[in-house]
Amino acid sequence: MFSIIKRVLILAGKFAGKIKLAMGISFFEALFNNVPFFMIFYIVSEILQDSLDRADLRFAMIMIITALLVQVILKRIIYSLQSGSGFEIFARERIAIGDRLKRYPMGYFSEGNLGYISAVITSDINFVEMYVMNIVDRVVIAYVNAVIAVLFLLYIDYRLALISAVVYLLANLSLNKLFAVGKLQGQTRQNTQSEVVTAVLEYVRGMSVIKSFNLTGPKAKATKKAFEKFRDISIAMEKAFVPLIFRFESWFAFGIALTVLVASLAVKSGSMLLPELLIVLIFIFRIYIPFQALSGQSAEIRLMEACLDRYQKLKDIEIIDQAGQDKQLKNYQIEFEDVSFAYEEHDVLHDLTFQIPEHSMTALVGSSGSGKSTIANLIARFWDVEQGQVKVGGINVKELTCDSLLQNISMVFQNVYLFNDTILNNIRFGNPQATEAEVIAAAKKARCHHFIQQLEAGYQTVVEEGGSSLSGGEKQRISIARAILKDAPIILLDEATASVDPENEKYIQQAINELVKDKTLIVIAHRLSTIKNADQILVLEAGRLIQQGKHSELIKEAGKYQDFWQKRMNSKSWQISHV
Ligand SMILES: Nc1ncnc2c1ncn2[C@@H]1O[C@H](COP(=O)(O)OP(=O)(O)OP(=O)(O)O)[C@@H](O)[C@H]1O
Repeated sequence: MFSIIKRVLILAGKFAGKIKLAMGISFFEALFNNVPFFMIFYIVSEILQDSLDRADLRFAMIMIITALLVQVILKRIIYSLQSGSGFEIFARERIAIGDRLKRYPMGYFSEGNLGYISAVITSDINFVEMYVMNIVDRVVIAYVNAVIAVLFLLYIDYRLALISAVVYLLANLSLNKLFAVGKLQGQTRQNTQSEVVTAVLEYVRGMSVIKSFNLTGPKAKATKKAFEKFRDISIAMEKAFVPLIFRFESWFAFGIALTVLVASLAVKSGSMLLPELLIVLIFIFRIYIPFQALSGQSAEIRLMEACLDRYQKLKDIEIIDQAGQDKQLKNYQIEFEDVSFAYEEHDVLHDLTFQIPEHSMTALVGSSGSGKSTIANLIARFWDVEQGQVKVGGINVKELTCDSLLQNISMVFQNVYLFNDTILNNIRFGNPQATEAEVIAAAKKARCHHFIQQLEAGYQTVVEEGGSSLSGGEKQRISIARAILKDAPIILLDEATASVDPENEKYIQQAINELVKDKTLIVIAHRLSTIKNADQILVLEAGRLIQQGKHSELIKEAGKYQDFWQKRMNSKSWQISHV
């Protein structure tokens, strides 16, 4: 039970002091909350002793009103300390986890994890943020009231105090059991919720494929199945709790019955006064309420524990550049030394050794799946190699932080992702400090200024998430404008294979020419002109480097490159002859 408070305090960091202060004030608030009952006890005692006078009534009234006023003030202070801290803590946590995610290996972002990541950052954290302070408050109040109740009963009769202490002890054990079971069930429920998010994300993102292949039925079925599983687990979870909650509640019923019995016998035997019995009767029906209410909160507490566990699990993923340092690169030469690499069990690259001199253009050529994109991913350290070294500027990329490496690299890939923001901000993503004039200058170089101006709100036009409101060619030019603005010395470029209209292709080519001036350029090349102009060509086959050189040299060697070139020339003349 207290573990939740402990975890919140650890999570709170510098706000822990405020939360502890709020808990301390809650203690006094709970004390003042009991003042009216002590006053009733006082008045009834006075009546039965026939000594009640105006002064007693005035005293009781003043005490009750003062206690209420103090309670209101304390509640306000507690609320402002807690709610302020709660929102601050989770705003900070969201920013922190966003920063950490950037430094996780790309393999972590596999499809299966996307639903998990989304569910943790949205629903799990939201849930904790909404309820955590309220729950901390309830737990503190419940336990403070328990102590007050035992002390008060001790004042009246030690036997009643003993009964109440035993009831609290047994109820606490039941509650712990409830939480232990709840934590497990809560984890299953939240994991199933991640599966639901994954299914929904897949369904929505694949909508165009689903529609075009008329697959609405099977995919909708998978999503429905995920929803049904979530429903079943939620129901099963509630069912598992019914007997546990019943046991928890029974201790209080048992405690009340025993207290009434013992108190009545005590009055009969003369060891307790009648006013004391009366007050015990009034009191006994309310002392257990705050503690009993914890079973009502148990659903939230157990889910919260599960949410915090899942969040911790997300935070505990080892970041890729843990041992990296912020270093300034002195040059931009890239080297692969005996590099072998596998995605999990799947071997992809084998003993690759090559150099890419700075300010040169290297074309990666090879059939689909030969490992071209993987080479680009390793240069950007999206994954780490298990064998060999990837060096940039003479430094092993493992010695660099992702930030200090990636500030030197721009990537222009085929699958351009645009954020649901203005075009201006989408381009500015390349350099957040850039002025509007600099953004426009970059857009002009990337040959997108003209079409942006034609849009209704120009640079302020909001792009739909993913950029679906723009054509493929337009998105690609915007991504080139981003890269121009970033002005990184190393460019990783994946030339488009998808056919764009000749006009768009011309503009994209012009934009790329602006981007790559004086840069170290690694291009996954598809256009024959790019390949021909490259300073060096690396020919890959099944993850091995089988040829290396300039076009003029390779074209003379019998081998893969010559075949490839011949085939591409034939298909080009074939295309031209059929236009
Ligand atoms: N994230 C990944 N997880 C597991 N396997 C992967 C991953 N990315 C690529 N692969 C596999 O690694 C191999 C090399 O892929 P890569 O994308 O590097 O090839 P490529 O030469 O760029 O292909 P293409 O020209 O089709 O883009 C392929 O067999 C591919 O299936």
